[in-house]
Amino acid sequence: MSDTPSGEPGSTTRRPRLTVFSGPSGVGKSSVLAELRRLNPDIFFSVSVTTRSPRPGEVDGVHYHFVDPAEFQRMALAGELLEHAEYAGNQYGTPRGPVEAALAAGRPALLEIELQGARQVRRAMPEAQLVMLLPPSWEDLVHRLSGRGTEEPALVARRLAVARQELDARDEFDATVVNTDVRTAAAKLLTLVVGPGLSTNACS
Ligand SMILES: Nc1nc2c(ncn2[C@@H]2O[C@H](COP(=O)(O)OP(=O)(O)O)[C@@H](O)[C@H]2O)c(=O)[nH]1
Ligand SMILES: Nc1ncnc2c1ncn2[C@@H]1O[C@H](COP(=O)(O)OP(=O)(O)O)[C@@H](O)[C@H]1O
Repeated sequence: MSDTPSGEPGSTTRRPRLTVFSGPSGVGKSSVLAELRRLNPDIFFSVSVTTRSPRPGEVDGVHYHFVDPAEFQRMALAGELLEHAEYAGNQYGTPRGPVEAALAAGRPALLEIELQGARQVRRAMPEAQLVMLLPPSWEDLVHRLSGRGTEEPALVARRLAVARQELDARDEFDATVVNTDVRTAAAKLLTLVVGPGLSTNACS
């Protein structure tokens, strides 16, 4: 049996790869993805819908599609979301159509989503690869999240509580990348997104 990333025995054509990129709030996902975008503009980056309020500098349709809870619920019920989850009091979801169109057009696609969503994608699309971004240490994570200054202290605490659960689930992921340095982490992620098939925890 040939070793095919698509998981289809005997298949010779490589299907474009869907990568789920997760990690605790403040670990540096946005920073690493900005660098990845610079390294490879061909990758399709999904833009999620969320009921969270925009942060200063966030642009509707670029960082997120910002919607109200009624519109979010409509999209979920209509089957327009590939996955969706609640995180720290807000709803987040991946619009299905653009991801399917990118994969059909042969582009590797990347979803930056949290753990519950990652699990939903794994169930719906077992061929997807799951990558988790890790902090060098717990102290680094606390420092980065607090230092970003985008959340009130109570919300930082809430995100750190969720972060513990997310880090505890790292073994569910196909690979982990430690974000000590943004450029190094982005280069490792690039090989996972566009490179050959991987084995378990290849980039720890
Ligand atoms: N399930 C799911 N999670 C998402 C989606 N979009 C973003 N997230 C996750 O929601 C969490 C909160 O995102 P955000 O409010 O932007 O905060 P940040 O990650 O701290 O910058 C992060 O873990 C994101 O990865 C989505 O479409 N679906
Ligand atoms: N490798 C790194 N070293 C030091 N600080 C970092 C690193 N990566 C990201 N940061 C900083 O940590 C904070 C959180 O990063 P961000 O990309 O917003 O995380 P996330 O998207 O995972 O919530 C930001 O202030 C960012 O500048």
